[in-house]
Amino acid sequence: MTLSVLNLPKWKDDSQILQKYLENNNTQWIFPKYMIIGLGCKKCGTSTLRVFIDKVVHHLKVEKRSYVFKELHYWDRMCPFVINLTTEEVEDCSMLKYVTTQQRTIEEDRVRSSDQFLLYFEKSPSYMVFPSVATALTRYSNFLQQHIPASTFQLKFLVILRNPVSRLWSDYFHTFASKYKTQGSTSPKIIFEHEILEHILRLETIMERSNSNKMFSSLPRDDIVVWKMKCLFNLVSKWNVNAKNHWKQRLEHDIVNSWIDTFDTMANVTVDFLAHPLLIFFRGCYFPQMLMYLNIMTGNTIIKKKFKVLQFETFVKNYNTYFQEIATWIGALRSTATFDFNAQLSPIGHASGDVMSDDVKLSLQNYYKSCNDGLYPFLNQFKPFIFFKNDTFYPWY
Ligand SMILES: Nc1ncnc2c1ncn2[C@@H]1O[C@H](COP(=O)(O)OS(=O)(=O)O)[C@@H](OP(=O)(O)O)[C@H]1O
Repeated sequence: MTLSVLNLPKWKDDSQILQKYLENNNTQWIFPKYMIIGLGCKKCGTSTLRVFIDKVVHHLKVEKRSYVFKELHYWDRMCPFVINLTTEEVEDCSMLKYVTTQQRTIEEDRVRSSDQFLLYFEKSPSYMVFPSVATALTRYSNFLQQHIPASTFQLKFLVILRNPVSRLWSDYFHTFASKYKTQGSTSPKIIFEHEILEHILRLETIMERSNSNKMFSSLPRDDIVVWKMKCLFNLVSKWNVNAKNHWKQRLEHDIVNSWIDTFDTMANVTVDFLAHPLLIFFRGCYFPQMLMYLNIMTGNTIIKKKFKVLQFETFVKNYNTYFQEIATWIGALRSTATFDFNAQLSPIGHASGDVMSDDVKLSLQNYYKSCNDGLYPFLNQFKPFIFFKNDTFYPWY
């Protein structure tokens, strides 16, 4: 997919500055050999994944040359966030500043220092949803791959995806439980379920209302977002893995544009849109997000295995099977030693405790089917490159 036809967020082009830096790299080279960025998703086990990687580097005794960061939120929060992502430039962010921020964090820690680090790992679970982050990171990935030999530096991405129904429940619990508890005697579970069913009903009826004599522009802003979601769901339902290539590409382009447009509109709903229920729902629509990243990235990046996807449920069931492959992929030395990660990363149950009722679960499953139906065949197309071991992405329901 060519970038120019996509309605992508503007990004200030600093490739010349970066190129200059790369040409004068002898004096102050600040890039590690491998930089891994965990893109998300939120409430998909990203913290466990971080701990896992930390343990891998310790186990392989490369911890002095590796740094596993806490969430830096460089690309989603530290970069000045402009409201209209598609018309204004995000001016003050760059890959150089990102690496400098990482370096400063290490210096503040004052524990470790190394001439050239082997590995940096950072995850911030919202990177995945932001079109501006996707544009920036994929653009840098394409650029750096062209300009730095793989033996000097490699930028790679890691995504973990969880059943979107459990993800949503977890997000609701973490975002609202304490807030709702203070609001009255009704239990958060009942409020959550009520809100979830209301949202689904709103989505089902929104077309009717927008087709009536009420003007689209006079709809409340929240309704415009819901209407746009509905349009996105309709586009996704037309995607078919076996369709002719030119038709599929056109549709993928429309889906990505529709995601960006919906996200933009949502970002305008409220300043605190990251904690808005609409975004909590929308985050579980992984297919458009994966399309966005994988279609902007060059095919070469994918073939060179720089973008990996884990399925949460398979990963947490048996960490040990992933040890060797992940250790090699992140750039830690190959080792024949085995290690019992299961003993260290014990299974964790739902923090929410409350179990969702069956009717809410069913409604949510249908909801997420509408936006994720293409996910499994889409990801499985890249099976030899984007999964670890012999994984296949399997449907959650
Ligand atoms: N091993 C294992 N087994 C079962 N569940 C697990 C495991 N590791 C993480 N988790 C669950 O993942 C949820 C937290 O995800 P994140 O770490 O990505 O959260 S965050 O986005 O960083 O806030 C959170 O989900 P909920 O408990 O449902 O809220 C964790 O319990």
